[in-house]
Amino acid sequence: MPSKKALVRRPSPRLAEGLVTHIEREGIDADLAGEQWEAYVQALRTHGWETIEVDPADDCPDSVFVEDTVVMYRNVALIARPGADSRRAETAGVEEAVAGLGCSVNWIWDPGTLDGGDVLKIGDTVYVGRGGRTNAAGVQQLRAAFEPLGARVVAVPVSKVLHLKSAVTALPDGTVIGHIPKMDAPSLFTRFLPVPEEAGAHVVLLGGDKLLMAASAPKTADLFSDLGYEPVVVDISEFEKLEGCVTCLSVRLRELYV
Ligand SMILES: NC(=O)NCCC[C@H](N)C(=O)O
Repeated sequence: MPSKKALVRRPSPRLAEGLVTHIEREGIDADLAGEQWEAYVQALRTHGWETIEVDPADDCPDSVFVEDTVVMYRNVALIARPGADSRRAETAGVEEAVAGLGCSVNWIWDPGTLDGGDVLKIGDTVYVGRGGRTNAAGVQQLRAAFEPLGARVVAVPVSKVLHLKSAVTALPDGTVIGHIPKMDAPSLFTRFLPVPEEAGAHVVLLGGDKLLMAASAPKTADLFSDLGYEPVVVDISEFEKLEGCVTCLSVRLRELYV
């Protein structure tokens, strides 16, 4: 049976100091962020996911965005090397967590940089965003790590948003969804559905027809309902102020046979 385990990481008390790159900084309500994080974790659990808390990294303001620190392919955990210096210390705790779960561990090395938010897997196709956080050496190292395991790695230019998955994710049938104004190269994706809101481009596949989505994308939620999906909506406003989205708050370990 494929596993339904997901890594999550509690927000740091320094969350408000998290990085912002493409948007204006806004104040963060730390209590509300804590409540939103708990509700997000609860939504995963309600839909059958066993959540595993990585040890908190209180000194790392962006550590709640755990997706950026590791990329899973089959049972291999590729430890990222974040493109932002202030995020480098986040990976140690994640490495410990995935090793403890029995994953094979591999690493992105200097001079490579890669953020997990730049990696979108659809079956054995692994799209990787080459943008502000992931460099060419990071893309090469991702290829070297995963192509021998059967992946086909497709590099995608990203300049308008923080990460590839800030602009595109995919539905359960593999249809890529994206908000065209935020995409550099929509034609790279063979089966593509445009969505009307930026946050509508972000879904976490909970299983079956269920899609975890942000409350900030109501028109897209309606579009997906109309296509026979079941949106599960969470409010993540405090994380969106730091350019976070529903994908970046967890790492699903779908192919870990344990
Ligand atoms: N995968 C993601 O979308 N991660 C969001 C990271 C936001 C964080 N403030 C950062 O700039 O790194």
